[in-house]
Amino acid sequence: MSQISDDAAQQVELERAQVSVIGELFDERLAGARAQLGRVLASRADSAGEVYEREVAAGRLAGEVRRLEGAEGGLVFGRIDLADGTELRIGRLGLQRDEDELPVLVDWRAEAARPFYEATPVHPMGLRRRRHLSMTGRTVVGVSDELLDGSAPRTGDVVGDGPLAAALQARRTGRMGTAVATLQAEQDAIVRSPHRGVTVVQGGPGTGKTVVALHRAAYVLYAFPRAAERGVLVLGPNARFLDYISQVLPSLGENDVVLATCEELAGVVPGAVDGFDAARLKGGAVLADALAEVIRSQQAPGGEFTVRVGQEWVRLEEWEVAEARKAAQASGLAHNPARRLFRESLVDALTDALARGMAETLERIDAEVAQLTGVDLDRLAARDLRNLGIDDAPATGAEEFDADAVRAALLDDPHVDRAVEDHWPRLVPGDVVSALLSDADALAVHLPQLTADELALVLRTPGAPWSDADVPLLDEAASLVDGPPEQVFGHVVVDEAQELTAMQWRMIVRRCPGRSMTLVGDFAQAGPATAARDWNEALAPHVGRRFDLRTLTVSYRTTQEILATTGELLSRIAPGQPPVRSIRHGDAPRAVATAPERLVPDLVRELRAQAAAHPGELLGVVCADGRTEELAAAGVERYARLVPASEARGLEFDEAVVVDPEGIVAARPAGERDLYVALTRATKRLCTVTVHTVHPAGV
Ligand SMILES: Nc1ncnc2c1ncn2[C@@H]1O[C@H](COP(=O)(O)OP(=O)(O)OP(=O)(O)O)[C@@H](O)[C@H]1O
Repeated sequence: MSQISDDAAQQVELERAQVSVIGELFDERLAGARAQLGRVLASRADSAGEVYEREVAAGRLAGEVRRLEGAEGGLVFGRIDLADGTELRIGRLGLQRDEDELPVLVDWRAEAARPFYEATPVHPMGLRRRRHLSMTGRTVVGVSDELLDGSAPRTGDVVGDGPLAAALQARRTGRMGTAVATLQAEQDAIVRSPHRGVTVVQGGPGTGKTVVALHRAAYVLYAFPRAAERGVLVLGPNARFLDYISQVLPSLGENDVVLATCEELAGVVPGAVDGFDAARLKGGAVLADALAEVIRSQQAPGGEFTVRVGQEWVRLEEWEVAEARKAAQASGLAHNPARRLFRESLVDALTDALARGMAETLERIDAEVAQLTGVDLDRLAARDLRNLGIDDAPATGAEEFDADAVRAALLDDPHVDRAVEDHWPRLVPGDVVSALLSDADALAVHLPQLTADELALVLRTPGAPWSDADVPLLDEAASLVDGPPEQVFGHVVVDEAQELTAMQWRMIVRRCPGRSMTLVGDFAQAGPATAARDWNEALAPHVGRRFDLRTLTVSYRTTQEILATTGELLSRIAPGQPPVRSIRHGDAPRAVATAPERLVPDLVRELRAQAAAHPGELLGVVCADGRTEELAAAGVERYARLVPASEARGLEFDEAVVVDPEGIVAARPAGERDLYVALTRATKRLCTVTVHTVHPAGV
């Protein structure tokens, strides 16, 4: 016993010495990067070009400083010993003194680190031993080894509980932490997958989908430089969720990932929330077709084109306008940029018409002069020019017409622009959406698939604030009117991806031209706006079946006891979906019954008791959306995070108290799925508070 602890203490000392060497090198690098940044910022820049160059260099160095600072906590967390005696230490970034030497620290994303995550006794991948280091700040406080090659423990091996158990037992803080030291083999295989296209990760609650998605983002930045250059976007369902995951990537040294909701991506702040049915209808892809039709109906729908040029009116025939429309539409450009082509084609046609008109006028004048004077002006002019030695002189007035100058003048002519506006108006995305949603006739024409009741649901009061379900429509209209979004990404990670409507998928895919995406979610947890039933249905319009589907099977959050109580519910909301297995055990879920008028005091008493019994733990209260105000007013937030069921996806607490499960089910369509989400948020304990009206005896 004492031999083992002596061994452990000795190994801790040994690791401390090594880690302090790594720490010194890290400090050198960080100090070097800071000093270089300081020098660049203080350097002189005289010309605009030099200022620009200085800014670029400073931006790059500031990014490097942030990257190093981010990786400082928990810099080293593991070590692998190969069968040939080579030892490698694994950490949040790579450090090497000399190119010819082995790295002092191997970046967890490097290929050399793969066995740290994926080696098993069956496939040891050349390892004899895997070691996890427990750290307090920069000090090693414990080591724990796994022997992988079947050899017996030797002096110096400290075989014990793995770090996963410790990570899972740790109290929740309300912010997700990194799992870089404890990624499990099935998770790591997805994080490190060489597949650059679309990877879909499904799995029940707590199986680490978010963990995988975020570590995948960090891996993409490391391993796929071309995607990294264009940036990585992580999309989440709401601000509360983004806040929950916000620390993970910075703690992996990655600060340049954009975290956003769909609303933030579109740059629209909605001022209203649609009813569930309206939101579901507005999420349908038919809306995209309807918007495209509304815009097309504004593109030279017919009629001739007349414009005043100087003192004259010039007219183009209907077919000439139709040709210009065809050319503009065939360009594939969005409406406003295509308007330029339309105008240019019309200006070409106008220039031709003017040239023809001028030639006709000159011919008429010549003929009139010849008739009056008997002199043929053309022949006279030609003879004069021959006398001057110029033989191939222009013979007619039309050839003196300066088409380029006329064309340029017409392109600048406000009369022409005004006339073009009547045929191909400049559009504003919001007006296009209004033109469809605020006009009952337009809705009926462009959405013939919808019933009268459905049309009434999506009809919008003119001037009303935009709703959350309008956001993807505004984004769609913007892309049809002005062209693709300016900011696109090399890789897009979508968490809780089951929540997306067809219109939201369109806005996301639009921002990822390379179709390199990691999509994670669970259709058993889908909310009321989701119309797709599975990944094929959701993704077919964008990538067909070209996606790599992975399934996670082990829950690291929800205890076996809690999962057992949700089995029946799961079989109702997702028939055929196998329940996940949990590696955690905890207390059996408790149920508290109360009457409506007793709910608040009983809940507060329960929370107070739990807070006292488990100090420092994170309590979460999940309730139907309509109840949050009442519970907040009762002071529930003194003891717990208060979360409406619609925003609970992805979150986690040590203990979850689910208030009025029946109320949650009744509050929204697909309410049973909201309840399933609520019941699977706890890492340790679950308490349900049921509310029953007690009828007087005999009633
Ligand atoms: N390899 C791991 N090491 C340590 N903790 C882990 C690991 N994998 C998952 N966890 C923890 O398990 C919990 C659940 O993980 P996560 O939130 O990623 O699951 P999820 O599948 O996204 O859940 P949900 O379906 O509810 O959104 C988190 O606390 C996470 O930190």
